[in-house]
Amino acid sequence: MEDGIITKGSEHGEQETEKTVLRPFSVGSLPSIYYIPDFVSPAEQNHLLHQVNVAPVTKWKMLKNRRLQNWGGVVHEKGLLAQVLPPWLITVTQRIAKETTLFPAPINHVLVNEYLPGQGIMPHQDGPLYHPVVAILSLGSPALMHFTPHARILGITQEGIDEQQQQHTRSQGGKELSTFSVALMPGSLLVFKDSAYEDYLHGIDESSEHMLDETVVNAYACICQDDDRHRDGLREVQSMPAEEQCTKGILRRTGTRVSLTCRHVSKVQKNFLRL
Ligand SMILES: O=C(O)CCC(=O)C(=O)O
Ligand SMILES: [Fe+2]
Repeated sequence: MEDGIITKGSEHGEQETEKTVLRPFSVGSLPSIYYIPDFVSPAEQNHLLHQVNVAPVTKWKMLKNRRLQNWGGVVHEKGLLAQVLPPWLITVTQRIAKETTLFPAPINHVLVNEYLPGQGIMPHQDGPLYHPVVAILSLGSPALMHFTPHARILGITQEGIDEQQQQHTRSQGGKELSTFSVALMPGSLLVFKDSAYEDYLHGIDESSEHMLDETVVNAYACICQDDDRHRDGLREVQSMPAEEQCTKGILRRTGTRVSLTCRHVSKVQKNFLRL
């Protein structure tokens, strides 16, 4: 995506910009989910990975199935206890906000998630404090993100979820809700809002191989050595190690994936003592 093509204008103007600038990157059947391949170059990826890796060890929070760095401050129910982002995150988040036009104000919160092959993140919905737009920059190694309709939307109880999720498509009030997946290749930016944000859970399976089945809305983005249809669009991603390319419809995760989850929190709590 080219730099400098977007100007911020009225709300109407922004909607127009979303339509014209982001439309080519729209994936799947929901209106507001965009996949932008090669948003950052391999050199930029290396730069960002370097910045993540030189952060103090204490910056990492160890979780059961991944580790995490939190930048921008603590998200508290009364608002963000804000901390200024470091320069390397200001640069990349300003570019994301400018080129997507979807954020109402500067991105002020970034989570860095690191996944080893076989690690993932449970299906979840992002917290209520965030403005409901998220941009996820993927670095290093690919993964497949699943979107599943929220139980609330399906009108079912927790007990019913297992049975419900075995089927791909549900109809609720005339609205078709399907599970779908997005392949997140290194260097790509995934942006979603509206229904994808509010009506769906998103997550990454704890698996080192992901099936690229018919639910994947951007299978063209993956390098499939055995699939002629995919070859042309994929030449540019040759910087990926060969063993991470997909074969026979399977996306293999052999390296560490790092993602930057970029969001805006409107409610900022500047005076910590007042909490
Ligand atoms: O790592 C990712 O791609 C997703 C992270 C995520 O969903 C989150 O931090 O809320
Ligand atoms: Fe999330």
